[in-house]
Amino acid sequence: MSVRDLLRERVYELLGQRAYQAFHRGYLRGRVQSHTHVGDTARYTPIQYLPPDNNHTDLVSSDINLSSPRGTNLCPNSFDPVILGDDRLKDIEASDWRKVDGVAIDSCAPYLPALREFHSVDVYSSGCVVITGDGRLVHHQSIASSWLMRSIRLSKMLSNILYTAVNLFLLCMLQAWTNAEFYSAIAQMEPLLETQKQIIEGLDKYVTREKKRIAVLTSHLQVHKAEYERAMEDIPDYLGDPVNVFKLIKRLTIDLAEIDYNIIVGAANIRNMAVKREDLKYPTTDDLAGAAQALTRLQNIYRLDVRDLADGVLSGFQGRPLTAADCFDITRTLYNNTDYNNTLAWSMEALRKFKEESNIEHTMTESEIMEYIIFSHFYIGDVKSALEWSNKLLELDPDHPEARNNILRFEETIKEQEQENRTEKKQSSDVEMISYSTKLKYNALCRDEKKIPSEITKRLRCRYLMEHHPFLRLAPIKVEQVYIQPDVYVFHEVISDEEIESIKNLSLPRLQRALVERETGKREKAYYRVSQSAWVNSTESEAIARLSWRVADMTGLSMQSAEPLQVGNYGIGGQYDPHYDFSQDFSEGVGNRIATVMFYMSDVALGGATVFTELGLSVFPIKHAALFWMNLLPSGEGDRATLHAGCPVLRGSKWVAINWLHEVGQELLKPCSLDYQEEKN
Ligand SMILES: O=C(O)CCC(=O)C(=O)O
Ligand SMILES: [Fe+2]
Repeated sequence: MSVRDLLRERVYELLGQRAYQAFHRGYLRGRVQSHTHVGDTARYTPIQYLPPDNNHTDLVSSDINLSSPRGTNLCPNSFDPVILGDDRLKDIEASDWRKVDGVAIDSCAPYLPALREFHSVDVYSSGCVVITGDGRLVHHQSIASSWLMRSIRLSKMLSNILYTAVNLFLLCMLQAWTNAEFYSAIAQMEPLLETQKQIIEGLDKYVTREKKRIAVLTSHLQVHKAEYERAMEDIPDYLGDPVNVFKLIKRLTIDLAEIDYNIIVGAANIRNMAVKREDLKYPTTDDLAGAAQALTRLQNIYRLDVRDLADGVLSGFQGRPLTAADCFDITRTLYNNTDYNNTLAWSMEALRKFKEESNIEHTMTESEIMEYIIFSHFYIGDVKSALEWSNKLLELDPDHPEARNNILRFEETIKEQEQENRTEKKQSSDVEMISYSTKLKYNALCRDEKKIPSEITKRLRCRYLMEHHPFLRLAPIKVEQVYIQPDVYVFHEVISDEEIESIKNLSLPRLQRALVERETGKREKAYYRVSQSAWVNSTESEAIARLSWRVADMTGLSMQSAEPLQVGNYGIGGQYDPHYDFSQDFSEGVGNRIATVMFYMSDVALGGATVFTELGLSVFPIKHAALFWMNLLPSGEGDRATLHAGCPVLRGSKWVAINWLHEVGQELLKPCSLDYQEEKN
C-alpha cells in the first residue's frame, strides 16, 4: 500500500466520510507520521510524505498531543493531516480566517467532547484548521476564543461548586463528628477501614485521571519551551516564517484553550473526589490528639523508648516503623496539647528520621521540625537548649524569618533568669486526679512488676463453687482466689463465645466514649478514662439474662438492684486510671455499688491488666473469665483498698462486660458463701 493510500485510509477512519470527501476534493494533504507513546501522550515524528507541489507541508505540527481531556484517546493513531493547499490558504488569507459556520473537521480532537457540550454548533472535530460543512477551510480561533470565554465562566462556576462541595463535605463531617469518636475503642475503628478502601478506590481513579491530564499539560509545556527556545535563537528569522507565526498563534489560542480546559478538568476531578466522601466515617483532630496521647501514655507506663516506638518495636514485638512525617504529626499534635516533654522526644525522632529519609520528598522541612524542638525546650523551661537549637536553625537556614528574633528573646530570658536566679518550669496542663505514688504503683502493676506479699499468696485457694444453686452441683464454677481481704476472685469459664458475640453485637452500635462523674454531678469525658461503653439490659437478650442469673449464682448476691450490664471496649492506649467503683457520696434508692463483677470478653495481646494499686495485684484479662470483688465494707462504707484501674492496652483489643450490684436486696445474703471482708480500724 502506498503511503498516500495509507493516508487516505487513515483519514477515512479517523475523520469519517466528510473528511474523506474533502481529502478527495484535494482539501486535505498530509503525511503519515511514525509515533511513539509516552504514557498517554503520543509524540509524533514525521516520516517522509511530502507532496512535491506543496510548499506548506510544515504547517502540520510535529508534536501534537492527541489525548482527549476526558482521558479517551480519540486519535490513537499517527495521523496529523490538516495541511492547507495553496489555494485554500489564499481563501483563508482573504476572508474567512476567523469564521466558523458549519461543521468542523480536522485531524484530531483533544477537546472535542467539550466543544460538543458547550457549543451548539455540530463540531465534528477541532484542531488548528477546520473545514466547514460547505468545504471552506477556516482557522477555528473563533471556536477556541468563544470556548475560552466559556471556560473562564465555567471555571468560576466550577470553583463555586467546588467551594460548596467542600463546605458540604465539612458539614457532613461535622455532623459525623458530633457523635463519633474512634480512637477510644478498637471496635469503632473498623468502619475507618471501609473509609480507607473508598479513599483508595477514589484516589486511584483520581490519580489516573490526573496523570493523563498532567501528561497533556506536560506535553504542551514541552512544545511551548522547545518553540520558544527555537524562536530565541533568531527572533526575526523565526517570526519571518509564516508557518512559525501561524504555529505561535495556534499555541496561544487553541493550545492555550486546551491547557485551560485541562486545568478546569482538574478542578472537576477534585470536586468528584470530595463528593464521594459524604457517606463515610472520618476521625477528627480530637481522634488524632487522642491517638498521639495514647502513644505517649504507653511510652510512659510501659517504659517504652520513644526511639523503639518510632521504629515500631512494642515490648519485643516488631511492628511497622513510623516515618519522619508520622513522627512530625505526633509532634504537632502533642505540641497543640501543650505536652512539651513528649513533643520534644517526638520532634527529635522526627528529625532523626527526616535525615534518614533523605531520598523522600517531605512536606515538612528540617527547619520546621527544629522549630518544634526549640519551642518545646523553651516551654519546658530549658531556655539554654532552646537558644542552642535556635543557633543551629540559623546555621541551617540563615534567612529563617524568626530565628534571629528568637535568639534575642531567649538570650534576654536567660539573662533575666540568671538575675532572678530561678528557672521557670512550665508544667503540662493536665491535672493529675491521683497521687504521684498511686501513679507509680499503677504504672509498675501495669508492667506486672509488683508481687503480692507471700503471706497472702500462701493462703490463696482455688476451688469449685457448687453451693449457690443446685445447677452448680452439676456444673461447678472454677473459682480462683487472687487476694484476701479484700477478697478478689476470678471465676473461670463463665461466659461462652456465643454469649460474648451476642453481647458484643448488641452493644456495638451503642458504644460511646465512657464518661466520668465530676464533682458537679455532670458526666463528662476525661483523659483518665479512655474507652467506649454501652449499656445493655437483661430484657434485651437471652444471653444477658443468662449472664445475670449466673452472676447471682457465682456471687451468692441478689441482682434485684443491679445496674444493667456495661460493655466496654478499649482502643490502643485505652485505660481507666485508678478509681473506686463505689460512690463517695451518700447513695439513695438502691444504695451504693456493693460489688463488681467484670467479665473479660477478650484476651489482650499486651497490656490491659486490671490492677489494684493498694493491694499490689495485677489481673491480666483471660477471655471467658470474670473478676469479682466487694466494694463496700460491712458498715456500708466504701473500701478504699479496692482502688483499681484498667491499664492501657498495648496491643490488641480489650472487651469487658461489667455488672455493678447494689446494696438493696443483699440484706439477708452473704456473698459467695464467704464472709464480707473484715472491717478495718
Ligand atoms: O477495664 C478494667 O480492667 C477496669 C474497668 C473498671 O474498673 C471500670 O470500668 O470501673
Ligand atoms: Fe472500676
